[in-house]
Amino acid sequence: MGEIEREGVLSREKVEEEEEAEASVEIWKYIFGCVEMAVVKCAIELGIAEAIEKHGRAMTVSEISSALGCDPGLLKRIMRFLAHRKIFKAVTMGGSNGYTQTPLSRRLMREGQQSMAAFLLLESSPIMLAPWHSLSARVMANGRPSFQNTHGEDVWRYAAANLDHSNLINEAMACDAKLVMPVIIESCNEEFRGLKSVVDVGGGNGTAMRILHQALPSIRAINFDLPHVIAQAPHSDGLEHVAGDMFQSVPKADAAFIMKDMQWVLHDWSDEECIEILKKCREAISKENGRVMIVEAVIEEEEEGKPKALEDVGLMLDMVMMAHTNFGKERTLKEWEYVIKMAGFSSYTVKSIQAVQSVILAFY
Ligand SMILES: C[S@@+](CC[C@H](N)C(=O)[O-])C[C@H]1O[C@@H](n2cnc3c(N)ncnc32)[C@H](O)[C@@H]1O
Repeated sequence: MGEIEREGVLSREKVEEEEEAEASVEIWKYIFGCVEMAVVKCAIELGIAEAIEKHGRAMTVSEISSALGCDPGLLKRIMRFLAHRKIFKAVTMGGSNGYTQTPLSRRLMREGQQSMAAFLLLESSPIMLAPWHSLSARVMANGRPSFQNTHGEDVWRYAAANLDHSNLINEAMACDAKLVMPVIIESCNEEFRGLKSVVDVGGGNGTAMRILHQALPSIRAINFDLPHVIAQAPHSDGLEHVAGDMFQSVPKADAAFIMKDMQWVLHDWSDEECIEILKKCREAISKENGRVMIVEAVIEEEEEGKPKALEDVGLMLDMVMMAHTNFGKERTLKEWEYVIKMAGFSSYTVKSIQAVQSVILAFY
């Protein structure tokens, strides 16, 4: 063996050794993958973030445990774990340890503009966790959809018959709507200009349209969803709720703001179903300046200004769609182009925004 060849073998061996060492640590992340979700859920249910927020400054474990009625020994271990994950911040207070809020822990509060608590409670609910157990069976050729297989019907029919779960879905979706809508309104100023009416197709409890109407009151905002969702949707001045089925027809408007209005709606469905929904949206908008605004993830696409970590969220969402919907999926730009063209739209544009989703505008 020559000198160069020997050096090549040695460096390959070194790389392999490093990869082995890394794998022996990485594997634990997957073995105990559910621990983070479970402990964060525990923190939300206990109301730890609310207690610290109400206190207004750092709290010791014994202060938190007496405020919440917890066992101090167990709470101390929970707080140590959460601080290690940088969810709360550990600080020294005189002789003892205390904890303060962080931007992440504030997202665990049930109320507030940035709350993601309902989303986490939805995803960690026994109803949403159960289908994951049959993911491998789903992936087999002719495998049955996991959610339907587990609960006997698809997620929307299940929600119609279980209103507590339906409300949890609506609250979870509203968390994201509250974060994304202001970003969309700011980034898509031009796109909203001149619109008189916008319909949010599959708009849940109307959070997106309420925010749109508050920001742009000249736009008539219509929230459209299934009857059981509309029946529970809160009243808000200037917001119209309409009940129906998007596979039958969509209320007429200048734009089917499939933004948040289609936001995270199309990914629930197969290509054929998406084409059907988009055709109904196209029928609902005006021929002159009509557009459908689709707010969804575009996967496998490097988008300027979009943090890499959000791409990973898009891929996780794709797995969630596999577990929770019958034929839903996240789509690449090519896949989006296919459904948009097949639904008869003349052209489309894509705008990257600071969110998991991008804004796709499909023109009549
Ligand atoms: C993932 S949620 C998105 C909610 C909302 N767009 C948001 O992003 O906050 C999907 C919504 O589609 C609604 N939906 C499902 N099937 C529907 C149908 N056939 N017609 C109208 N809405 C439907 C569901 O009730 C649900 O509110």
